[in-house]
Amino acid sequence: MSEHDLFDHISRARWFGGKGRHAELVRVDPLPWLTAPGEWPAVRAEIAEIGYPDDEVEFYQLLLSYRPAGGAADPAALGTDELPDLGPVVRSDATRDPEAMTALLRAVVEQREAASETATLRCRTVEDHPLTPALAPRLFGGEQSNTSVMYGDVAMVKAFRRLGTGANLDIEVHRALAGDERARAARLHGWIEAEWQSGRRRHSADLAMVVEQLREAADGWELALDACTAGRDFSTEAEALGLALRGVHEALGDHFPRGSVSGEALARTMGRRLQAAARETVELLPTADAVQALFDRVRPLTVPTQRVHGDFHLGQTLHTADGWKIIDFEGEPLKSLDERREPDSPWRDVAGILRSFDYAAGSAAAAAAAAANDGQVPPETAAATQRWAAGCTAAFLRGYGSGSALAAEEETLLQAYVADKAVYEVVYEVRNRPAWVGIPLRAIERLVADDEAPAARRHDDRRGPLNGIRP
Ligand SMILES: Nc1ncnc2c1ncn2[C@@H]1O[C@H](COP(=O)(O)OP(=O)(O)O)[C@@H](O)[C@H]1O
Ligand SMILES: O=P(O)(O)O[C@H]1O[C@H](CO)[C@@H](O[C@H]2O[C@H](CO)[C@@H](O)[C@H](O)[C@H]2O)[C@H](O)[C@H]1O
Repeated sequence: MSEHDLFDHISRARWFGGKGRHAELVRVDPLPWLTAPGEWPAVRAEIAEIGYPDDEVEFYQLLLSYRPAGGAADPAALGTDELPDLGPVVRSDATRDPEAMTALLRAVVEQREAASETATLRCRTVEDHPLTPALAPRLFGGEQSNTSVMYGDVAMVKAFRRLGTGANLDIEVHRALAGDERARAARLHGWIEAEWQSGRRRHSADLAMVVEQLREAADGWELALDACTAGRDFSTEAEALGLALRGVHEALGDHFPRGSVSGEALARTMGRRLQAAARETVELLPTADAVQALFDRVRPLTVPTQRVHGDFHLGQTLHTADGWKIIDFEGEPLKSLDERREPDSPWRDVAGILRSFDYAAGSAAAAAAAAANDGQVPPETAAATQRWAAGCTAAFLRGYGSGSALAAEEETLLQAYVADKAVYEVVYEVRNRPAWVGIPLRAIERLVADDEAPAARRHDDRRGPLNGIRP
């Protein structure tokens, strides 16, 4: 398989973060085998280093399986190769190769450790895990930033694609929250970590985690979208979700350092993100000054910070037999890994889910437009979906503990985070799903219009603000 073909495979993948930028494949470093010598398929991770013109580099994990060349045709095959230790082989995407994924789970269960001249690999489990190599693997097919494989109805392996150095955020959070009744997160069963030499530099990263497979898990986004499309009230679910996020925030606040950020610094950071986004997406230019005005309003505040989810939306929620569960604590895929680890305000997560209710409304309206003769959203549908999102917002905030109205500082901060999230979404959609970009763009227009309307908001200044914001 040529480097060109390999780069093509990487750059088309949903998990590739360099879309829209000029990128090149710098090198590929194979890690030690997860399988024993002589075992077929032979399975290992290989780390692709991707370089950008500004000297930035990113590392992506490829999980590959190899079989002797000349065997039966394999639908997951990516190409052929000649490897020093295996000879002529067919190379496949291991995540689409059940035998390879069984081998990976076996390596975890056996806590395999392996080393080559340039790399080491360690598989780890927690005590009392329920894993066995007999669990049948099944590739999880949804749109994802990483790649997940389900094992029976017991476990899920998530193979991280874009690797950061050091501990992976999702593993770090699942480990910290283990057994905390307030968070009720999925249990961590095991993980795979590696170190490797890339040129003259040494790197370390977590490659995969194995977590409890949540039973009867229904995707929060699909549930909400179905409800909105059918005109069904979702406020009971939204309120329960608010309560679930409150529990996760309380647990995260106690397990990770707390701090604070000045409103000045926050407004600057949001402003920089807006400028970068507007350089990439001209549609943001007409509203950029008004959005900046929303950010500027947080300048007088002091904002308490802590570890947060960082990319909280309905797709990060599962409704299970045991109520709402929150998953995927890796933060926004478009941010650098250092940025994602930074403490932030819990209001970022609240803003994320409010945007998500708006996305469900926008998506339901778009489906109605597609079905209409004139291709326009019927006015009554537009009004009904917006009312649905407003109902979800009020119920979520109630469940989160904000009462019936926000204090003025909360409202200011929340609006800034909502706008910041919508700006992020515009860039995300332009790069990944251009047909969706209208949803965040329309939301920005509405935010700006609401902000310019006099006395648009109602505040409750009788109580102290939640999450401790100080003017
Ligand atoms: N513990 C779990 N149990 C069952 N399904 C899960 C679990 N965690 C995630 N999923 C499913 O896998 C999907 C992707 O998981 P997620 O952690 O969001 O991955 P990614 O980082 O690739 O976005 C989720 O939308 C959900 O449907
Ligand atoms: O789940 P990821 O961490 O990969 O998050 C990224 O992709 C999301 C889309 O799958 C994107 O979410 C946006 O679209 C959702 C509907 O598909 C909507 O519910 C979210 O509110 C909206 O932000 C997310 O922003 C991105 O980081």
